[in-house]
Amino acid sequence: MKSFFVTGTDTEVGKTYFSARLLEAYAEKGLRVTGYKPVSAGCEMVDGQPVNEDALALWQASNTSVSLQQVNPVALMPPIAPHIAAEQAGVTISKNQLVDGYHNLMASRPDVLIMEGAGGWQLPLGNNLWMPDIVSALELPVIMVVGMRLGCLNHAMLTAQAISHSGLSLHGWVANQLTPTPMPYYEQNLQTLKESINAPLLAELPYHDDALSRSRLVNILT
Ligand SMILES: Nc1ncnc2c1ncn2[C@@H]1O[C@H](COP(=O)(O)OP(=O)(O)OP(=O)(O)O)[C@@H](O)[C@H]1O
Ligand SMILES: C[C@H](N)[C@H](N)CCCCCC(=O)O
Ligand SMILES: [Mg+2]
Repeated sequence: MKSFFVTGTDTEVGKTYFSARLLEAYAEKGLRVTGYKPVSAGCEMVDGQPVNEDALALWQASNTSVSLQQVNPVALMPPIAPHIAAEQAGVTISKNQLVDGYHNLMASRPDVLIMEGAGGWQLPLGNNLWMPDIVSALELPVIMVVGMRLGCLNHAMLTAQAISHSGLSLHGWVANQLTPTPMPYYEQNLQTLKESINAPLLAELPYHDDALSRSRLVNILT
């Protein structure tokens, strides 16, 4: 049984894209997999239920018998910083609730559980609670998705440092291409990251090349 927390260098860098591809890859290998998006912001009402795109993608990539609500216990409507959305909705997010949400999913006996954060690493959840507090409570190893665009060097190094300062382990990182054409000097940027981040590069995710991504991803957690 393996669980990982997936963080990223920012919002919109491919955490969900990577997490869903990873779950699919392990499901194809015959493993029981589930995603967990403890807190989402940005939902549509479907049949009276708030539905978040990330949660839906992770739920669809899961193959254990879990509900969308179990995959995403805190679903906030506006696509804004979650602690602000929570305050607007009169919702208090607690550590116990999110830790319990994790154990709730573990009851479905997944071989692999992928928990996705929201935004970047240092995400406030309100009342002096932060997403890293949940990751620490669960003692999860972390995978960092680096969105390969200008500015990612600083973001990646700060994120890796913050993970390490939290006493958590950076299992590895993924270079994700966000555009059809790689960023200028992609290889040089990748090299700089390899030399600066004290954890292995697990995969290079091309832009929209799902089949290739899957075959490359299959062994990254072994
Ligand atoms: N390798 C890729 N190829 C094609 N499209 C991608 C790739 N990575 C990400 N995208 C697209 O970029 C957008 C942002 O990706 P994604 O939603 O995975 O980001 P995120 O880090 O999970 O953001 P959030 O902080 O909102 O959770 C999405 O539309 C996604 O489909
Ligand atoms: C709405 C968005 N897509 C994410 N779900 C939430 C991103 C929160 C970012 C908070 C911040 O660091 O400023
Ligand atoms: Mg996401």
